[in-house]
Amino acid sequence: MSVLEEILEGVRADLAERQERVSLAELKERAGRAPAPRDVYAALGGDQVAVIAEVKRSSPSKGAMAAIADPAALAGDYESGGAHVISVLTERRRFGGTLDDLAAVRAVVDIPVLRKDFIVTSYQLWEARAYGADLALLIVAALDQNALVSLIERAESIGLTPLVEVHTEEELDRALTAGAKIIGINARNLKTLEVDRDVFAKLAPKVPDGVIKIAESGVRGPHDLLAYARAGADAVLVGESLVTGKDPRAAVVDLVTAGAHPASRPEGQ
Ligand SMILES: O=C(O)c1ccccc1NCC(=O)[C@H](O)[C@H](O)COP(=O)(O)O
Repeated sequence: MSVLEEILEGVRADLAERQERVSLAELKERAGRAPAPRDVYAALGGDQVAVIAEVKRSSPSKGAMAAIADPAALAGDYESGGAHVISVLTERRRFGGTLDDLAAVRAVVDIPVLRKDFIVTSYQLWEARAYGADLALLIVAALDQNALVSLIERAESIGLTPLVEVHTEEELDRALTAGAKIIGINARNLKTLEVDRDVFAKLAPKVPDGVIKIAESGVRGPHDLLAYARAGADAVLVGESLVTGKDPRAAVVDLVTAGAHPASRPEGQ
């Protein structure tokens, strides 16, 4: 079984337990009371390379990384450092996240918030909106094409912006065919956990103009952001290097400063 399949097995078990406790009707009712979704395209669509800063306690590749007793405080530091979007890992077993982390973060920041999880049913999209998310991650490798299309449509219909994640050219084709308008190209192979930063440069030229390109994983500091920027990234998604560093706010400032520099853009853009 691949790492992704193992994660999905746990996700489905936890999901079944939540579905026992909270009905879809209750979730929809809570989503109806949630604050209106924030403008993700405005946050990611500027001239700069946007920074998506992640709240990430642990991971299958690194194990425990940071205790993060107060995710809202960390997100506040990210925002004051200039982050454009906050990503909150809500998967429990391997990443130590919760939906309460998502709600706590959304309550204190004024920028869009991503629910980063392994979404396989529309119930999880309703959860995302009910707990305040503005975006939801959809991982192509975790979904068949019918599910991908219907989850993109459902996300959009309830006010969530889908961020569709790919790692291979075939997955990118599937994402574009399904109508994705924001593509995350993950350097991490979720089946093997290997990180290959060159994947972004290989796939980015195949993404049509007008589709936002996010480089995910493996950003150790400004030099990696600049490399992704030269390969055409509109944004980078950064977890480990922020949560394990001494000063997450200062680390975000450094990334945002690098991303604002015109020399960081590829020629002609
Ligand atoms: O981080 C992992 O080990 C991982 C393993 C399996 C599935 C997903 C995983 N991570 C999710 C992410 O994509 C990252 O949290 C995100 O891109 C930030 O990456 P990094 O800056 O390298 O922490």
